[in-house]
Amino acid sequence: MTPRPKGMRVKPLIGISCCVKGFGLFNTPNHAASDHYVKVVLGPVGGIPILIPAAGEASVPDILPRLDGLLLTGSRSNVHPSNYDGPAHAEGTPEDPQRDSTTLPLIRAAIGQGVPLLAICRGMQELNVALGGTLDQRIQDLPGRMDHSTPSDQPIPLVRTGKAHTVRLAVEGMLARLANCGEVPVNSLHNQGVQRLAPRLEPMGWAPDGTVEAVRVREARGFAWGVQWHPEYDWDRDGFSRRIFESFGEACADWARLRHEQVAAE
Ligand SMILES: N[C@@H](CCC(=O)NCCCC(=O)O)C(=O)O
Repeated sequence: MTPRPKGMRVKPLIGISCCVKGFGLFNTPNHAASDHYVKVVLGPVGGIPILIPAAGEASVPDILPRLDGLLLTGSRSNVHPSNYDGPAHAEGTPEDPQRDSTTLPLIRAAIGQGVPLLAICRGMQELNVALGGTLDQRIQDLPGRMDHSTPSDQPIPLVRTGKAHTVRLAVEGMLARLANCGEVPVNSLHNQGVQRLAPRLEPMGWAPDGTVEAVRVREARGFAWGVQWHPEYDWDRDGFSRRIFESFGEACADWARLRHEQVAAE
């Protein structure tokens, strides 16, 4: 492979985690990720999107070395409590064990190898569980806590882009630097949230009720952040959302360059 000239940006290949969802007349299981994630990779991340099927742990060693970044998506489904020794979910709570069996080992491997990752909503919950944390299953039922769930009285586009509460950002943290202030308004579409934070995670932001809203992996070899809200819904009009994806994209492009240089040297 010919080495690229120094300073040239290599377009990173970004893996997007899929859910397993039933489609069509026969509810056939399909591997799916929302178009918002594809668009955000093509847009502010500046990468090439590629969907990662929920094909289980055995697929991880084949897939990860080919990626320059990992985008862990949000989903209506929830991490199965057996992954964090939690109580069974309330009846009717959506689950996706095939996704869990892919994303949890994928996250651990990505962090181990230094592949940049950005984890959104369910993705951030997976990041916490993958590293040994636990989840609250219905924050809205806990005393003194807010309702973080999707408002049912508003049209969908509005709940996705509307701001539901503020997040206080860690002083002089990386998110505060991106926001250029200490507090940002965010959307909110989740029931679950961090209960016990994984030992390697450092909080970077909190909702007014103390819910951890943003994290980074301590001493990570590369970019490894999670946010509990959804910047993918408003990056085209919200500078802070866009800068989160641009920062992730820069880290992925650096990783891609490194990978290409290594291959060229072999
Ligand atoms: N199911 C989990 C995670 C929440 C999440 O990722 N929501 C994405 C919703 C996407 C949308 O409806 O637009 C929880 O409830 O905490």
